Amino acid sequence: MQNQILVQEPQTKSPKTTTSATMLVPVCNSERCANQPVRMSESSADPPFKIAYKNLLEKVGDTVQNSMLVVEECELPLIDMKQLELGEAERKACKKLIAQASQQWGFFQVINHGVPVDVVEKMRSEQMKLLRKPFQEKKALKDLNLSAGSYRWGTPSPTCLEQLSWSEAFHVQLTDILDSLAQNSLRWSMEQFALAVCEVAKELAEILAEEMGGETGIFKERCLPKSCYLRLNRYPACPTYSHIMGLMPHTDTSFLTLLHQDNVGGLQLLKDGKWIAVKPNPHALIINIGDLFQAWSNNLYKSVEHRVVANPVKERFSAAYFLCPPRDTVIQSAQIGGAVYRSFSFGEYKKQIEVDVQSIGHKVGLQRFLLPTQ
Ligand SMILES: O=C(O)CCC(=O)C(=O)O
Ligand SMILES: [Fe+2]
Repeated sequence: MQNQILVQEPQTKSPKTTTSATMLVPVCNSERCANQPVRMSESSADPPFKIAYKNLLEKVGDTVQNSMLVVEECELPLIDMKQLELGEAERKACKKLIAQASQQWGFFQVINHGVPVDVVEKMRSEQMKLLRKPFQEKKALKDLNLSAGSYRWGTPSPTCLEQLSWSEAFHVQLTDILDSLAQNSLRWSMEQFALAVCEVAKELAEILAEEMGGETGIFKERCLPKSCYLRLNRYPACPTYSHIMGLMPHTDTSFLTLLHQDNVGGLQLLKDGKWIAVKPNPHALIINIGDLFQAWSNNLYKSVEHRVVANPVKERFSAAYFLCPPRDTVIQSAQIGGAVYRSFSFGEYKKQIEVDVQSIGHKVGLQRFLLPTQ
């Protein structure tokens, strides 16, 4: 098969751009006093969602979108990675299951993945400490030495309820922590988590490449932790409005995403046109196919839309690891049956998303790279 990741795109020096999702907070709030700057509690951890979304929330009231009404709960296909260490027959069967789930669901969960429990727990406790800091401190990235734009909250310009995101995150480029000499327990635990999860990610990506008959070895070689991202999500409880999105529907800009969530629940994915709620399993890692794998596999593996629904009483935490190549890596679709997408570099893909988010308010994604049909 002729699919490959080419790497000879010329280096163009572009200014370091960031897609900060930080919103301008309106300075007046009619519930208080018109034209007065809003004074948020200095110590509140929650971003000012109510203020930022005020107009939209007032306009739609507490209407419920149909898509939020009945959502069935399911268990994702479960893969026991121990099978990969047993005999040839077990290994083969396990690889088949991984490929099947990636084609039919775009999602699966793995147990016995080899990421030590204490590494997960330490990272989670540091994540909770970080994200429960006062909003103003998080916004100022105080003492964190992370790139501008790493702290994100909400949706920049939502036009409908479905586009609201009642959540905040540190979206960390791993070069930021792996290159840093400054060490503290937050960085140390993020690093340990990222390095352990990266191994699982690369192993799964290689299996998927092998199962589609593609070139193998490239993920191990090219998707090093430094080109990957770690996103620490916090979803504050949302008691005031029912049926609010914690994270708006999206697909991931990665080859693969590995997610560890707590046991609150709220993650949903689109399957056969219906939203399905994922039953949480804190011992498992959730894996989903990202846009780059969908393009590289020429639509064999599915980058599926997913979202998170806010919980009215409980806050929720999750950590997502995005397996990504360096920006100059060119993704060329497998040729079988004719390539569906034109070749593009990862940098070009990210840039297009930034442009779309700024100009039309949301990511368009792979559709922008479709080749004309004959
Ligand atoms: O928190 C979750 O369950 C999903 C997070 C997610 O989809 C993301 O960070 O891209
Ligand atoms: Fe996602």
